[in-house]
Amino acid sequence: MTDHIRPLIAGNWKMNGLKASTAEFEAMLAGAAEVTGKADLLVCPPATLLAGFADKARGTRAVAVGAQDCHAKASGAHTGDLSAEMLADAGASAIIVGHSERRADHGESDVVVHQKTEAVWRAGLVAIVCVGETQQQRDAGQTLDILRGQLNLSLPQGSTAANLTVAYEPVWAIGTGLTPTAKDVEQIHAFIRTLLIERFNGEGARMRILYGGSVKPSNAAELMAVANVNGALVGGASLKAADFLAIAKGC
Ligand SMILES: O=C(CO)COP(=O)(O)O
Repeated sequence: MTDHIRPLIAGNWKMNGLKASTAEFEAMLAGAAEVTGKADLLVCPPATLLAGFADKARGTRAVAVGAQDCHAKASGAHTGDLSAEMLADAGASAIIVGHSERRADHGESDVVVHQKTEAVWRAGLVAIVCVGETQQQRDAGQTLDILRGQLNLSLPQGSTAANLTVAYEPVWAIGTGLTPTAKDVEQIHAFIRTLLIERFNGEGARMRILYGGSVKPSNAAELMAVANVNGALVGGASLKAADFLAIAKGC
């Protein structure tokens, strides 16, 4: 048996949100008290909004603020990039790394994800490392092999329940309205848990494994009830406070 793991509902706003969206974040802060008995909340807005959101959240402890990516280096001649240290300075407590959109749009390999995870730790933050198979890989029956490879290469030695969260996000379920069945999610999360325990022992038993991909208020309770699902990484439905909070209520 693994210990009870407190769920995390994390919102990934991706490339969405202007200053006007601060009102939505404020609504999340206002409604968070109703759900903090059930889950921790984290919102990862675009970097342009991060410091502003962190200022609003400061002192409330209701919703943590995170980032969606970072550079592996702490500083230097990397035009347009942001380091984990800068994101920490802006108020982030966690950084998503290895999202499939970054892997696809920016050619991020597992080796790069590994380096970025260590960068997140160097800045004292929690890394949320994303893994997941494409439709093509799924159809070819390669899902577990792909996940094993991604996890082996992306997760550094020294991963602990405190510094690392895994997010299983099947690429074909992202933004499509499609989700795996609860049975599939159970099987895959159990597989991930076994790998984490093999490699990180007790820490692996306590690490959060989030599910991501078309999580909505209507399917959250069923998905969150699955064994070894310790929360969600939510895209589209995290942009609206009402939906985001409703998902957390489903924990
Ligand atoms: O990619 C995701 C979160 O990181 C999931 O996105 P959707 O919830 O919009 O499918």
